[in-house]
Amino acid sequence: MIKIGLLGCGNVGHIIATHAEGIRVVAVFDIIPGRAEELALLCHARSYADFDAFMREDFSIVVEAASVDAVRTYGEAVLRSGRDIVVLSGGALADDAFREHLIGVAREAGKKIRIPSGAITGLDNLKIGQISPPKHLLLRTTKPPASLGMTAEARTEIFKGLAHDCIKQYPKNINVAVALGLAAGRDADVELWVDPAAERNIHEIFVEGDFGDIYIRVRNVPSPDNPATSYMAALSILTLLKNLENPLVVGT
Ligand SMILES: NC(=O)C1=CN([C@@H]2O[C@H](COP(=O)(O)OP(=O)(O)OC[C@H]3O[C@@H](n4cnc5c(N)ncnc54)[C@H](O)[C@@H]3O)[C@@H](O)[C@H]2O)C=CC1
Ligand SMILES: O=C([O-])CC(=O)C(=O)O
Repeated sequence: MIKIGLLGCGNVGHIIATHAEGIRVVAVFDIIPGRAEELALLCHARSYADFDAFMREDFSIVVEAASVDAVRTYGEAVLRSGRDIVVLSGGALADDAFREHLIGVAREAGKKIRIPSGAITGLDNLKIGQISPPKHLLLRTTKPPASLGMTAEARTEIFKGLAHDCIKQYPKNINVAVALGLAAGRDADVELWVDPAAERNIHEIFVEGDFGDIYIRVRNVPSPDNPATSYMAALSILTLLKNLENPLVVGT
């Protein structure tokens, strides 16, 4: 059974630790010690408020469900310790210098940085963009005001530009745009909308290339404990972990 260390004991951390199938969460770490303690009790793991002590535990993979800052702070140490890392806050990799450095560390260590599909679908075959770059790649995200931690009277565009700029302003809301760009091999254009009439986190993906064109619309149910995060993001990590040792690999 794969043993994992969980970095981040919030909304997604709870779903992973309490729904894990075929994996064992042996240690949990959070910058807020009470959160780690509470989750450790729920999943019979050991809790840590100190990262170095957490890393001395016996697990082979770290699952990050914390923040862009957490990836920047701990990503390298995880890989150098000889563990793979699953990165949900993939927005951290929008910074070219940091991403190339982290990939270099992973290569040296012979370890992997795994970015789950998170709150969107379609990343598998968007990787064809690495061979045949898309002419057009746009993510239009619409969220209810509560998901963005703001109020709004009417549907309003609050950001239009490139993913690597959007993630700086909305690090808790648009990690998906960075994952999209990493898959397709070019920075995605982003439109971020707040809409008081929206009840779901909606991601619309528009792609055009030599292959033809794609339109995907994902209408995600917000997580009950954190409306910024779609429930699908937690399911995506659980699925990635369930398939880690499966000899049958489906999707590009
Ligand atoms: N790629 C994707 O599709 C998606 C990515 N996300 C990202 O996943 C992450 C987790 O989401 P949720 O569980 O809903 O967030 P949350 O806010 O409910 O939980 C995050 C937990 O991580 C802890 N944390 C934050 N920074 C930390 C640090 N530097 N060191 C240690 N602990 C730290 C917090 O104290 C909190 O307990 C967020 O960064 C979110 O933006 C969320 C949804 C989709
Ligand atoms: O959960 C979502 O809908 C997307 C999200 O927050 C992110 O990508 O950071």
